[in-house]
Amino acid sequence: MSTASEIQLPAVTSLSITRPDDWHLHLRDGEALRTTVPHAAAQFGRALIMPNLRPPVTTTELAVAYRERILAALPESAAGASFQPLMTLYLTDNLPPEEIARAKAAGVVALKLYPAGATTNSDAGVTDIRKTYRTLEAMQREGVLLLVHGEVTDPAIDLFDREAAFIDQQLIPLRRDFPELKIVMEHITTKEGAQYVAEADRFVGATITAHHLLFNRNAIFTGGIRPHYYCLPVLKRETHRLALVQAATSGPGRFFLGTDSAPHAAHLKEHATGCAGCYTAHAAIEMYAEAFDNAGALDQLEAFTSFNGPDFYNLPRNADKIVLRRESWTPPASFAFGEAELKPLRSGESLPWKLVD
Ligand SMILES: NC(=O)N[C@@H](CC(=O)O)C(=O)O
Ligand SMILES: [Zn+2]
Ligand SMILES: [Zn+2]
Repeated sequence: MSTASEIQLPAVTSLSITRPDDWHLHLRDGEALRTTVPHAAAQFGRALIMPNLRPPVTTTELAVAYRERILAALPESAAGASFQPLMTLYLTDNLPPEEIARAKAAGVVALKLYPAGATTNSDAGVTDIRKTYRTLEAMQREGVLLLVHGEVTDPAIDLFDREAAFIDQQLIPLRRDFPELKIVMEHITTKEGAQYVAEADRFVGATITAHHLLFNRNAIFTGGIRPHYYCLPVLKRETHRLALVQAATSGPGRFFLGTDSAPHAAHLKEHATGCAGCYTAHAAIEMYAEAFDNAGALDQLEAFTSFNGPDFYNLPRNADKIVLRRESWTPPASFAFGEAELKPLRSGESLPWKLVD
């Protein structure tokens, strides 16, 4: 007689889930949109578009114009017709509080806090959070979310400790001053981040990327330095990856999908001072499925990819579905990126899950 644990269940070969959304996406601008927008629209119902352009998207007018350029780059497919970019503004030391009501009326759902110098195109970011307090007050009042790149910029703090230090030094005091401001800790990478969000109240959520669920920091150094695995916050050690997998697969709650797909021209990543950012939009949902499958948690995929995000943002869940099949395929070596080349994560590698058109 066999016990339940000895019975070999047949592996799931196909999955139908509510169409997911991407709550943290970099599309860039200009010619790049011809590649990045169709990739996102093929997978997601909505995507929250990051504002770190050069110059950054700091006004409602700039956000509305950017949304128009994104919509103009949509393919003429069914997915293209229904894809919805949700816009964000880039918080600066002097973004006026009066801008918040205007932004909300135009459909802007959140502001992004980049500590100045923390990451790609963050020079115009916030130098001292206290300088933004009147604007944060307006956001709390209007129900506009604050998204944070949660790393301190103090060069004396070890790169691998900057997320935990941000929680202690910035986030805890900020939450005390604005207890009803909804905050998303973007792209959490540590067990401290996961634990903080799990223990917080309903005003705090977090996005987790596919690459932080699949890889630890060894990936950056396997067989030589691998610039396409370099992003910020940087990949951490295995104990942290396991904590993120645990958080993502925990079912209904406040952890949700945010790819942080962040394209850069290949020659600027394969460089002495290579840019931070991994491009995953070409195979995002497939990589999340792989991570959940590896954890034996495919049954929790839909909550993370398609329910927790809209629930946190107070938006309706998508009405249509997507189908994923267990079928190996290989992403191309590169995509066009204006005049340059874009090398996606896992290019030339075999992936076990495929989105069915
Ligand atoms: N994640 C990254 O490594 N890079 C992002 C910026 C960001 O999200 O911090 C980018 O815009 O390239
Ligand atoms: Zn960031
Ligand atoms: Zn990002």
